[in-house]
Amino acid sequence: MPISFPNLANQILSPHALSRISTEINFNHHHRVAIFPSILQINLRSRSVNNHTSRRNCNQAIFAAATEDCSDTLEFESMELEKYAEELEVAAKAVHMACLLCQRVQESLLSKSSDQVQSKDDNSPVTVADWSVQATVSWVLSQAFGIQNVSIIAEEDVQALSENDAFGLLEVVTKTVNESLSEAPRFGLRAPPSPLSTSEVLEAISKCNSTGGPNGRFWVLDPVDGTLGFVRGDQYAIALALIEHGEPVLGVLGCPNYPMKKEWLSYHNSYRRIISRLTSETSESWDKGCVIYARKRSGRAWMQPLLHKGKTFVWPNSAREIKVSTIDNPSLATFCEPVEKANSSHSFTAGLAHSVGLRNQPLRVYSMVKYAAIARGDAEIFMKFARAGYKEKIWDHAAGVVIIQEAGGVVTDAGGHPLCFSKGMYLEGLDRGIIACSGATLHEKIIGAVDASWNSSSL
Ligand SMILES: Nc1ncnc2c1ncn2[C@@H]1O[C@H](COP(=O)(O)OS(=O)(=O)O)[C@@H](OP(=O)(O)O)[C@H]1O
Ligand SMILES: [Mg+2]
Ligand SMILES: [Mg+2]
Ligand SMILES: [Mg+2]
Repeated sequence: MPISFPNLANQILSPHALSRISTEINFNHHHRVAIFPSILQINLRSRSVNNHTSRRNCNQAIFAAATEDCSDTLEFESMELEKYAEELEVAAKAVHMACLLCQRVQESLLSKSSDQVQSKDDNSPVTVADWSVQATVSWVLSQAFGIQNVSIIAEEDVQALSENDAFGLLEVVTKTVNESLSEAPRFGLRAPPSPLSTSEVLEAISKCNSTGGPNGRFWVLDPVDGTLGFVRGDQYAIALALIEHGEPVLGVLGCPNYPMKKEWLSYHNSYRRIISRLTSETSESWDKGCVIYARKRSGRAWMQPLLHKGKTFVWPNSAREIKVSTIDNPSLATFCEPVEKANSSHSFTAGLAHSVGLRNQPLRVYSMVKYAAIARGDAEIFMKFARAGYKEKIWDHAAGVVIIQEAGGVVTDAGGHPLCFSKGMYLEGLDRGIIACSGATLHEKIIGAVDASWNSSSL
């Protein structure tokens, strides 16, 4: 005979608590009862408890058990809230330090023609900033969590830096790393007791030699994403994510040149001109730079403006929540894509845009700043269709994916499947390209349009 239990029904019970309560409870007088989670009723299975006193005892016992369960649940939920809290704080601080480092290097790079830009085997650029950020973030993570507990997969290696004729470059990197680490106390982090030597810097860079995979926990770092944008004085990002059991659980994106006025995002390749025009013609200040971060399953994403000179960082005081755009009408939506045609087919996305009814000009921006733009609500769609044979790397996407999802957006491959971060350094099995949207309506339309136009494309 089921007895309704209004007291419990008034409790805020999570599915977790309900499923735990629904497991049978044994009472010391051996009467077995069960609470059915969907209807919150107590089913007294033994006829012998039908007398009033026993039933009352039984109810009290169940109530006590359920109350205990509720407080367990609250504890569980607050544990979930606490989960990765320390990792997120250290990661956001490390990325923030890296942003300031990159701003200094970019300034010096642009002010004098220097040899700080090198070419890698695939002809892509790498700079003092790429190596210095990798060393700095690696050192900060190892310092915070213990070198033996930290596993990192990152883009750069030490090969070019270790060659005999690269000693001058290594010295510049070491100086840049030490300058950045000396700022650690501003962020409430520990600085090294004495400046790192060149070999300690090489060690910190080459410590990032994890191969990723489905097991355990590892960090994923792109020290400078959009290096081309960086050397051109344009947009770039520092991207750090933590992956556990193959799933990104937190993401941090440093965007040192992200303009607080979103209209200025589209002035790609002409920041220097804007800055000089602003400073000479208007009183408007060039307000830029932020760190964006999110923790998986928190349903929230946050943005902090970059720290001003001389200020101390207070976590997480200055952060404000960000959300994706609410626009779901394609004719009002803006899509972003890579600047370089070589990195994504502009003609294919132009065809897609036309067939879906997108009217705005594409926003071509270097780096994962495209993910940041969707998460902040400054654009609605990001598409990337690399040439056949190119394999996307996990560090180019992990942080951005967590951030967009927690800000309310959707990210999948062009087949509508989630990106797979558990197969090593590449996004294995990626179907054609990457589609990130502010919401499901736009996402479904784009996915449908890809299918319709894929076979007639030359990709
Ligand atoms: N051929 C090819 N196709 C596709 N993608 C490539 C290709 N080559 C490189 N990469 C990766 O693209 C990263 C930069 O992507 P972006 O979206 O910023 O492209 S763009 O610079 O705006 O054109 C860039 O990241 P960084 O090296 O960190 O800058 C690369 O990992
Ligand atoms: Mg990259
Ligand atoms: Mg990079
Ligand atoms: Mg690179």
